[in-house]
Amino acid sequence: MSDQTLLAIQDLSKVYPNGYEALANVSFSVQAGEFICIIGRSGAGKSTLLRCINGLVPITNGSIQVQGTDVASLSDEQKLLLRRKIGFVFQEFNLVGRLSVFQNVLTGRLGYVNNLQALFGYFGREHREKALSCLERVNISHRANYRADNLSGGEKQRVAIARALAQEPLILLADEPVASLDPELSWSVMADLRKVAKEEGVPTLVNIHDLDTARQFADRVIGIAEGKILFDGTPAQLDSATLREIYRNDLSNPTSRYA
Ligand SMILES: Nc1ncnc2c1ncn2[C@@H]1O[C@H](COP(=O)(O)OP(=O)(O)OP(=O)(O)O)[C@@H](O)[C@H]1O
Repeated sequence: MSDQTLLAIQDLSKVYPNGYEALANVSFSVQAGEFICIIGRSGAGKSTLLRCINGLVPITNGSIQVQGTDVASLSDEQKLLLRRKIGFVFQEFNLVGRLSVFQNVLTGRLGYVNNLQALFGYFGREHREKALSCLERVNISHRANYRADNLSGGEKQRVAIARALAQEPLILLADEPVASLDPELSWSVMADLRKVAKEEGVPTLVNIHDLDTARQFADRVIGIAEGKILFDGTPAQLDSATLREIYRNDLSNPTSRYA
C-alpha cells in the first residue's frame, strides 16, 4: 500500500440478512485526490459498496482500511469518529429544510465541537468561518441565509457538498448526486465535486448512472455487475464489449446506448 493510499478494500463481501449477496470479493484501493465514478446497472451493488465504506451497513467478509487502519479493529466510538471524517452526499440532498443554508453547513462541524456545544448549536468563530469558506468553494455563499427548502435542486446539492466539505473529510462518497438534476446542472455540480476533490486532495467515489457524465469527469471508472468488479481503469480504456458486460446488454438502460 503506497503512502498515498487512503482507502484499501480487500475481498469485501456483503450478504444481506435475507441471504442476498450484494457484493462478492470486491478489492480496490484509492489514492489521494482520485476522482472515481462507479457505474453499473440498477441493483449492481453500487450503493451497498458506499454504505459499507462509511459503515452504514456492516460488512460480511473482507476488510476496509482507511489510512492503513482496519475499520473492523476500531471501537464503536472510534468508528463514529471515523464516520465523521467520511463525507456523504446523497441523491436527495438530505438537508434540514427549515434550517438556513449556513446552519446546514455548520452541522458538518458537529464532529469538531463538544457535546454541550452541539446540543445548543453553538459553533465558535473558526467553525463559522470554515462553514462560510465551504459555501464559497461551491459558489453558493450568496444563499447563506436562505432556508434550505427554498433552494433549487442544484443549489441544494451544492449546499450538501459544502456540508460534506465542512467535515474536513478524508474521503468523500456521493451516491447518485446528480440523478435528480437536469443534464446541464448535473455537469456543473459534478464539476464542483471534482474541483473539491482535486483542490483538497480528497479522494471521491461517485455512484452514477449516466455513462457520459462518468466518462467526462472520472480519472478512473469502476464497473460493477452483480456485486463484482468487472472493470477498473481509465474512461479511455472502457470499450464497448466491457460496457455490454457491465450493463448485461440491458438495452432498456439508457446508459447502454453507448455500447
Ligand atoms: N437491506 C437489503 N436487504 C436485502 N437486499 C438488499 C438490501 N439492500 C439492497 N439489497 C439488494 O442488493 C442489491 C444491490 O443493491 P444496491 O442498492 O447496492 O444497488 P445499486 O447498484 O446501488 O442500485 P441503484 O442504482 O438502483 O441504486 C439489489 O439487488 C438490492 O435489491
